[in-house]
Amino acid sequence: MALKQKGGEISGDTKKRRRVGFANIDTGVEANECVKVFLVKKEDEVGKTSSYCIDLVDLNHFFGEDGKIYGYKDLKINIWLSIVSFHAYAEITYKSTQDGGKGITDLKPALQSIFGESLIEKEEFLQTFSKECHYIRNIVSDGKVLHSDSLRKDDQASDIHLDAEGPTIEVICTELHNLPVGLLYSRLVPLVLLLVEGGRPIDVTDPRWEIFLVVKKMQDPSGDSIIDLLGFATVYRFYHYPDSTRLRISQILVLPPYQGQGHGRRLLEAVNSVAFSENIYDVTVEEPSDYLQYLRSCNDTLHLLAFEPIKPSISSVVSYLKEGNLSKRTSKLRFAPPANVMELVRQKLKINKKQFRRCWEVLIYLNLDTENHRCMENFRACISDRVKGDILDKNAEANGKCLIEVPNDYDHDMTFVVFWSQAGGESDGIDGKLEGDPATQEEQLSQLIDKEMEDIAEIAQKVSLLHNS
Ligand SMILES: CC(=O)SCCNC(=O)CCNC(=O)[C@H](O)C(C)(C)COP(=O)(O)OP(=O)(O)OC[C@H]1O[C@@H](n2cnc3c(N)ncnc32)[C@H](O)[C@@H]1OP(=O)(O)O
Repeated sequence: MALKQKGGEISGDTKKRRRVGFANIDTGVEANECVKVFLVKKEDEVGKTSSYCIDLVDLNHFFGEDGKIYGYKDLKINIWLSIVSFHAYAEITYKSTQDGGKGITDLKPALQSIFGESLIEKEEFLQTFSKECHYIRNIVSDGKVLHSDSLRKDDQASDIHLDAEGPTIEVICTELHNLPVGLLYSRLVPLVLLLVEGGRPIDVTDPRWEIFLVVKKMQDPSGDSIIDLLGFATVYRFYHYPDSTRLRISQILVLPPYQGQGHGRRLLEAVNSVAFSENIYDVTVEEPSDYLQYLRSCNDTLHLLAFEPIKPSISSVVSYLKEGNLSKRTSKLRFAPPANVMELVRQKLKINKKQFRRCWEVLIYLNLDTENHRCMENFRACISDRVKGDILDKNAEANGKCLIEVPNDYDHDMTFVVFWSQAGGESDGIDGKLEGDPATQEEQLSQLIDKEMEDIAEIAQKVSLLHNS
C-alpha cells in the first residue's frame, strides 16, 4: 500500500488552500467517492487508471462508525487487483490532511478489513505476475472436472493466444478445507465484499464447503497451458432428514469482465449436475440477488418446459384461468402446483419446492393468451393471492423465528439452527410487512403485485426467446 501526498501542489499556496479546504467542519467523504478498484492481468496495467474499473457495492460500513472518511483533501484510493494471483496493491493520494473536527481516518485498517493479507506492497505485487502466473493452474490440478466445452469464436477475448484446439471452459469442483484452496478463497473474499451486497466470508475449515471454479484453459505459443479463473460458487452440503443431503449455493460470482457470457449459468448447471449424479435432495440458493434469481428462474423454467410429466397439470390450471371472473371469488384459488408434481420435480430435476412455485407461475404465464383480458385478470388474482399468502407467512415467521446454537464436530461456535416455533418454513421473498393505514397497505400490496407480474413477464419473455432459438 503506497501513501502519497501529491508532490508539487503542496508547496507555494499550501497554507491558503488548507485554510480554504477545512474552513468549515469536515463533513467527510463517502468511501465510494474516492475508492476505485481496477482488475489487472499484466504488470504494465498496474498504476494505470485506464485499466478495467469495477462497480463497487456500498463500502461505507468498512470505514468507521458513520461510514465516512475524514481529514483528507482530494483523497483518491486506487487499488489494482490482479486476476492472476488475486493479490492487491493500493495507492492512496491526497493533497493534504487536517483534523477538521472528526479526526483523520486511519485508512489502513479499513482496507485490510476488505483485502486482508492479499493487500501487498507495489514491488511484491509486480513480482506476483511472473512468480504466481500458474497460481490457478496449480490449485485446480487436483479438482474434479464437472463440465467442459469449447469456447465459441465470438466469445474469445482478443488478448488470448489461440492454439490449434482453441480455449475450453471448464467447471472444476474442489473442497475448500484443502489448505491451498482455502487460501485461494481467502484471496477471493475481497471480490465477494466488493461485488456482492451484504457479502460475507464463509468458514473454510468446515469440510462441508466446496468451491466450484469456472476457468478458461488455453495454450500459449510455447504449448504451455494457461488457466484463467472466470468465476466461482461456494456450496454447502446440508444434512437433510433422515438420510439425504441438500446443496446450498452460498456465493456465486463471475468476474466482471467475464459476466454475461454464460459462466454464471455454467456454475448453476454444474451444481445441478452434482445434485443429479449424487441423488441430492434438492438445490437451494442463499439470499439470491435479483439478477441471480432471474438467471436461475430462466434456467430452471427452461428445464421444466422440457419435463413432460408436469404438462397435464399446467393445462388444467390454464383452463381454470380461462373460466369466469376469479377475482370476485372469496375462496382460495386453485393455482398452486399439485403436491405430487412438486415432489416429482424435486426428485427428477432437483428443483427446490419454493423455486418450483416461482417457475410454475412463469410456466402458466407462458401458456396464457396475454391479449385475453379476463384470463390475465384471473392470473393476476392468483398472483395477488400468493403475494398475500407470502406476507402472512413472513409475519408468522417474524413472530415465531428462533435461533439456537448446536454443537458440531469442527467448532461448536459455528453452527446454529433456525426454527419456527409456530407452523413455518422458508419465506417466499417478500421483504418486510406492509406498513401504514389500510389504504396505504392496499397501495403497497398493489405495487408488490405489479412488480411480481413484471418479473414473471420478463422471465417468460427471455425463456420463450431462448426456447425458440
Ligand atoms: C447467492 C449469491 O451469491 S447472491 C450474489 C450474486 N452475485 C453477484 O451479485 C456478484 C456480481 N454478479 C455476478 O457475479 C454475475 O452477474 C452472476 C453470477 C449473478 C451471473 O453470472 P453471469 O455469468 O453474468 O450470467 P450468465 O451470463 O451465465 O447468464 C446471464 C444470461 O443468461 C441467460 N440464461 C439463463 N438461462 C439460460 C439458458 N439455459 N441458456 C441460455 N441463456 C440462459 C439469462 O437470461 C441472462 O441473460 P440476460 O441478462 O441477457 O437476460
